[in-house]
Amino acid sequence: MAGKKGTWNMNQEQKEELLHLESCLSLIQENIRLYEAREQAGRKEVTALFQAVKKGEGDSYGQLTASQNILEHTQNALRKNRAALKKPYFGRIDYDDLTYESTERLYIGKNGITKNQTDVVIVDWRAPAASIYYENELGHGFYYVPEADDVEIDLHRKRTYDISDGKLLGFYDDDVAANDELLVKYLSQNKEAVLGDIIATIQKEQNEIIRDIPSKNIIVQGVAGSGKTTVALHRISYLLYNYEDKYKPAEFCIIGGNDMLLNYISSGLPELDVKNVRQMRMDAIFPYFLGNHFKKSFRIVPDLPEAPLKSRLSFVRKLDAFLKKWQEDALSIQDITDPELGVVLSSANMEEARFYHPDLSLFQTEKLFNERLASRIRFLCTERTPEYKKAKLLNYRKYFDSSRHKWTEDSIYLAFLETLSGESEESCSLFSATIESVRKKRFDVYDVASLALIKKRILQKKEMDEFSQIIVDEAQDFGETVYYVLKEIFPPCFFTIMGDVSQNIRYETGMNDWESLKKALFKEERDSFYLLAKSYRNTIEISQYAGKVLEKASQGSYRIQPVIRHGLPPEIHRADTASLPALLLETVDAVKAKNFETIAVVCRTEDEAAEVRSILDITDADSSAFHNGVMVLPVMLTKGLEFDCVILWKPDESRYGNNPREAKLLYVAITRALHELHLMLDADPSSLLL
Ligand SMILES: Nc1ncnc2c1ncn2[C@@H]1O[C@H](COP(=O)(O)OP(=O)(O)OP(=O)(O)O)[C@@H](O)[C@H]1O
Repeated sequence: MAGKKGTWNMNQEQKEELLHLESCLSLIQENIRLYEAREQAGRKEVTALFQAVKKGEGDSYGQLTASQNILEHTQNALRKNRAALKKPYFGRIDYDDLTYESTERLYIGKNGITKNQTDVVIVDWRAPAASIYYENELGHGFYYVPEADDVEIDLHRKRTYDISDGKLLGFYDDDVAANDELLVKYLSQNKEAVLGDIIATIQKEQNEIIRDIPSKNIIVQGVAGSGKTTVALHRISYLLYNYEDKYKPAEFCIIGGNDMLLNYISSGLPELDVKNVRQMRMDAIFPYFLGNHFKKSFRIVPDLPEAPLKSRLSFVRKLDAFLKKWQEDALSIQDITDPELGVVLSSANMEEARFYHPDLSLFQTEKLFNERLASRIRFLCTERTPEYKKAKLLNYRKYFDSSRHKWTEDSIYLAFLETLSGESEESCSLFSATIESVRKKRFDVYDVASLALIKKRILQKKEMDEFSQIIVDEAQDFGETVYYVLKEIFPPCFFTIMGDVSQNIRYETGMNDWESLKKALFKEERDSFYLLAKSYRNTIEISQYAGKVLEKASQGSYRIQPVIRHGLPPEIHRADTASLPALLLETVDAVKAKNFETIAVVCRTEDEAAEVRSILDITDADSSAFHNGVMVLPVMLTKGLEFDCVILWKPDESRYGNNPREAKLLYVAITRALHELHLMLDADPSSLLL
């Protein structure tokens, strides 16, 4: 029998495993030689064909495209084999396939490896059968195959390997994939080392989200460090691998709150074999939908004072009702009667068109009505002369034509805001800042979302169907309005929404619970809500420190369950105000000496961050790129990021008061730290920390 959890198997099996690893490595080396030779030949061929195309020879363009495709394929295979050389696989499953009546032993790796280009020797982690490794327990079970029937199996063994630099360090048989020992080993490494290895330790509850079907909406509430971003990236990789015929990478769009987060996320994608996925900030996706004419003349501003009201469902629903009424008034559905031809288009005909196309904008509906009108006129003029028919068609050509009003999104929005203001004296003053700002073409994210809805309902001429999957990270930082609008403006799209209400840094506008989103927007039977409670990022000591703050941030509604990994307790460095900069320099030097790859000094505001940058003589203030070394950031910009070591600058009562709003900010700051947390103080720490 193979060794129990955590024991190193010093027996025949070990020898067999060593031999197997050797044979895999030599196959990979052979593959690399083969693909290198092919790549060289392919490059020569492409260069020659390129010259031929320039000279305009024969069918060289078609040949060039075909050769470029083959070259790309070869380069891909070469990259995968090279990557597999250090760690060809991380898991193995032995099972009887009861559906196809066979016995299988599959080695699972980050990259699928084949022999003679056809025989699978190592199975890609995204392949359907690999889900057995992550999800099934020993014994009878099933695994899911996209768009096919489940396969019935009897699982005998699940084995996890610890392989580094092509050397087998150990293997463990366990019912649970990637037992805690291996997980903790990975988590104890520095940030960079961890990224590439996660597929070996993906947990069951994470795997369920990664492999859930694409034709549904998913909301994930996960505590800080529970792997939401990680799961989102793996899900994209999984869906593109398994639904290759259905989705192209450019149909995926990742939405985040700021460029730093998007930059951080996108840096992880190539590692997972994903290229060309789109990314946009939340406040950029609506202007993108609104189009170029809009982008030229507007400015996005931070949330205006009325943002809390505008972020709520009640506001966007009122806007939608207003727009429906606007449509109805503009269309005025009544029989259209011609003095000579009689009824040319009946109200019933128009009602029917509206019934079957409820999502068309006013302009699209008018186009449809005009087309129906024209075809009815052609029919009614069958017996008439061509000139008569032509004259009638011309007469009714633009019967429905609201474009003559020259409405714009902002003019309609102003009309709506003014209607709201008319509702009561109170609401007039409630929206005055927004009205003033909109007149100057300055919009916050909720205004641009509203404008996008207006375009969708009234002014849109062509559907926008370029996205099929939208993935929102740090989703709690935005209110329901943006989700309502996103769903309406990209109707064929499915959403994966990742967030943590305890980290809502925009307390008044963002999401402090998921109820309305779950109940009102993503309420289809197949939509799912997942919870991730385990945190993989922080040491126990840091998690417990964060836990105290969390209690105050969200009454402990979603508690953290840390993976057992110990580190140093958070350390307080205290000095008087004049001496604190010197103490900071000393602390930074001390943590740098520990060879941490990423260190962040986290400040309450951007102004303080600028101050600290000058203390540390750091000049890359406006760079939105996440990088190794020391970064100084205001807490708002640290959302979604993580660092080996975090140094908190002055987390005292004046900066983080004892209220849920500031508790959430402090919770975010603390939970950015993987291994060490330091606090620099010239006063007593915030009571949130006591
Ligand atoms: N199954 C896993 N095995 C190993 N490491 C993991 C696993 N899941 C997550 N991690 C690691 O835990 C850390 C946190 O993951 P991630 O940033 O995805 O969490 P998050 O939920 O998005 O966090 P936050 O909400 O705080 O931004 C990362 O270093 C990630 O690599």
